Amino acid sequence: MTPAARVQTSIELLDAIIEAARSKGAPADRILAEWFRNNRFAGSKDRRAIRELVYSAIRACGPVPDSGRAAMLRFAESDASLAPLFDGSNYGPAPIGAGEAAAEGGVAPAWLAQRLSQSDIEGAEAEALLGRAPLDLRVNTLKADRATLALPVETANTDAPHGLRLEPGTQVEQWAEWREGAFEVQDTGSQLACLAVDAKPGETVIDLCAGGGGKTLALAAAMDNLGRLIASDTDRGRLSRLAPRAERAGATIIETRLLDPKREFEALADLEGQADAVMIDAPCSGTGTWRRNPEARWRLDEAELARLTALQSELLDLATRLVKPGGRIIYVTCSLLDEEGAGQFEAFLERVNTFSPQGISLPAGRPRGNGIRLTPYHDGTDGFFIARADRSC
Ligand SMILES: C[S@@+](CC[C@H](N)C(=O)[O-])C[C@H]1O[C@@H](n2cnc3c(N)ncnc32)[C@H](O)[C@@H]1O
Repeated sequence: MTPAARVQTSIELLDAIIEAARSKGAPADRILAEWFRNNRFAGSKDRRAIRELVYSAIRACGPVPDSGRAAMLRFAESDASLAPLFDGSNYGPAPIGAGEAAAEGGVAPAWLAQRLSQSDIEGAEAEALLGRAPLDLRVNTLKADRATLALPVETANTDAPHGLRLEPGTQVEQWAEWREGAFEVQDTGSQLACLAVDAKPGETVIDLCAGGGGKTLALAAAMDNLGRLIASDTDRGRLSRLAPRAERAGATIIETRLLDPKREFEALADLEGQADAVMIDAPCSGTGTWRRNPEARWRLDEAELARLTALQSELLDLATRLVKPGGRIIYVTCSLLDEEGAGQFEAFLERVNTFSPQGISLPAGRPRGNGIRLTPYHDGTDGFFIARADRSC
């Protein structure tokens, strides 16, 4: 493909991504993957260039742009090599019209940028939300050891005790070590959230919102495959991805429970008052993961945020029924909005008098309310709020 054709293709893909964001359709990654699958003439260099153009244009626009072309024009304002490619050539974009408007820039739609700012995420902290994420691995201590694991490329240790950092885009899933389960791909922030659970061999631990089990696997390793580890979620598709991952990782203590939304307790009733620890990796707006999903900024609205905060509050209340006296709740959200993090946790502590906040000691992060906040700018991780409360009686 010519460079101009790549730009035009990216514009068309951006149109599809914008439409999907408006209608809560497929995420950008899936739209790109499908296009690449159906257009085999695009070689690996084309694919890489198109991906780069699309994501750069998404990052360049704060609010949802009117069109893919307007988004690309916004990106062109910061990359001088782009404007000459609007040359009207075959398969290329039409020339830029006099006074043609580019989309609006910024970190997020105005209402959301304001909420972030109220949570002290502004300036460099806000801009770093749209940076490029590194590729972090967690060495699986059920099968390997960070000090001795030899990988095909250079790695650096991260703040997490079993963490390694690689160049983004490294194709780790082609390595024998990955197939053998010696490591998992996992952001350092996620690894530190699991560390905060302090899961020990022999305990009963519930990973209430386990999804595909990224954190469950880390908990199984921390427990050295001893004890009970219950992974629950309302999403059958996500939860079903856990079994093959557990098999590869050699994690043998995981039981999965599919929950019914609004009737979550029913599938967990036998665990009432039994758990040493309940981790709530809560469904959230994901403002801390925009480095990976920058178009998520365009999908969120105030109604969805209100739905999420209500659900987080219900999940915290559900967890209180599962924890035994002396046990603990670890509340985790990959959002940096206080209403989902420090504020949500404070409201919980106010309405539940049998739990009290406990300090968490982590090798990164800063205190925020009754918990710890990790940010891309300060910690080089995805953004997280992590807090712990222990049941007194
Ligand atoms: C942040 S994600 C979890 C990611 C996962 N822990 C991991 O490390 O890969 C939040 C999860 O909450 C789940 N969820 C949403 N509503 C829920 C509910 N009512 N009860 C339990 N889980 C729920 C979602 O399906 C999603 O998988």
